[in-house]
Amino acid sequence: MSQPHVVDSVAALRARIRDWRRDGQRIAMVPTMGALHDGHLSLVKIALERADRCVVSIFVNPTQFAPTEDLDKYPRQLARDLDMLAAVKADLAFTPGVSEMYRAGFATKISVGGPSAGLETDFRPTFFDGVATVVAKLLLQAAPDFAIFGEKDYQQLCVVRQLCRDLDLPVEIIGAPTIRDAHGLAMSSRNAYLDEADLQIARQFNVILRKAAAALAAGAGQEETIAEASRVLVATGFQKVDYVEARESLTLTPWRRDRAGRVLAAAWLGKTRLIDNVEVPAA
Ligand SMILES: Nc1ncnc2c1ncn2[C@@H]1O[C@H](COP(=O)(O)OP(=O)(O)OP(=O)(O)O)[C@@H](O)[C@H]1O
Ligand SMILES: CC(C)(CO)[C@@H](O)C(=O)[O-]
Ligand code: BAL
Repeated sequence: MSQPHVVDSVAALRARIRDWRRDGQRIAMVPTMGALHDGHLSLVKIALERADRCVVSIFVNPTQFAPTEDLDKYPRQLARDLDMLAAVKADLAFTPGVSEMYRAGFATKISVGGPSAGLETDFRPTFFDGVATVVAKLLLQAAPDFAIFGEKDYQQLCVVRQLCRDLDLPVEIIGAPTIRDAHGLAMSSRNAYLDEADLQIARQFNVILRKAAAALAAGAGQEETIAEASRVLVATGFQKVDYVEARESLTLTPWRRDRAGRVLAAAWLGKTRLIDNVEVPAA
C-alpha cells in the first residue's frame, strides 16, 4: 500500500494539482485537522467516487480555537494518519505548518452570517470566523472541483455552503453522513479524550437526540421535548449541556413542523465537549 504523497507548502500543492489538471483529472478535497478515524475515511471514499484525485489537508487550525480551548492537546499523529490515508488510496496529503497558512502580518478574517447564528456561536463566538477563513484559504489553494464535509459538524457544513455561495467559490460542497460506532456514538477525534466510564455516557448522546427527534416528528411540543432531552442528558451523566435545539435543516432557522428539521446539541463530559445532530424523521 503506497502512502499518499505529502506536501507542506502551497507552492508544492499547486504544482501537483496543476499536473493533474493538465491531465484533465477531477479533484476533490477533504479538509481535516488530522487524528483520522473512519468518519474521515468515509469522506475520502465519497471524494474518490466523484473525482479522480483526492487531496486531504491535515491542519490543526489555531484561529478556530479560543485561548481557553484544547489547541495544545489536540491529538496529532501524522504517521498513523498517512497509513490510514494509504488504505483508502488518498493521493495527496497537504500538511502545512502554521506559518505557511498564516504568514507574518496575516490580517484577514472571513465572517459568515446566516447559519452561523446561535448554536456553536453562542459558546464558541470566534469559531466560525476561524473555520471560514481557513476553509476559504484551503479551497483557494487547492481549487478542487468538490470538497467533502461531514454532517457530524452540521452547522459547520451549512456555514461552508454559505461561504462558497456568497464568495462564488467554484467548488461543489458535498455533505457526508455521520459515521457512528456500534453504539451510535458519532466518531470524533476528541473521543480519544474519553475514558471507559465517559464512553458509556457518550454513547447515550445519540439515543437521547433520536428520541427527541422522534417525539417531535410524532407531534410532541418543541419546548417540552427539548427541555426533556436536556434534562435526560444531565441525568445520564453529562455535566453541562451547551444547547439542544431543533432547527430547519437547510437554513438553520428555528424549526417549524412543516419543514425538514434537525436536532442539534453540544454537551460536556468532564473537559471534553461533544457535538451531535440527528434528522427529525418525516412524520
Ligand atoms: N463521524 C464522522 N462522520 C462523518 N464525517 C466526520 C465525522 N467526524 C468528523 N467528520 C468530518 O471530518 C472533517 C474533519 O473533521 P475534524 O478533523 O475536525 O474531525 P473530528 O473528528 O470532527 O474532530 P473533532 O473531535 O475536533 O470535532 C469535517 O468535515 C467533519 O465533519
Ligand atoms: C473544516 C476544518 C478542517 C477547518 O479547520 C475543521 O473545522 C474540521 O476539521 O472540521
Ligand atoms: N470538527 C470541528 C473542529 C473543531 O471543533 O474545532
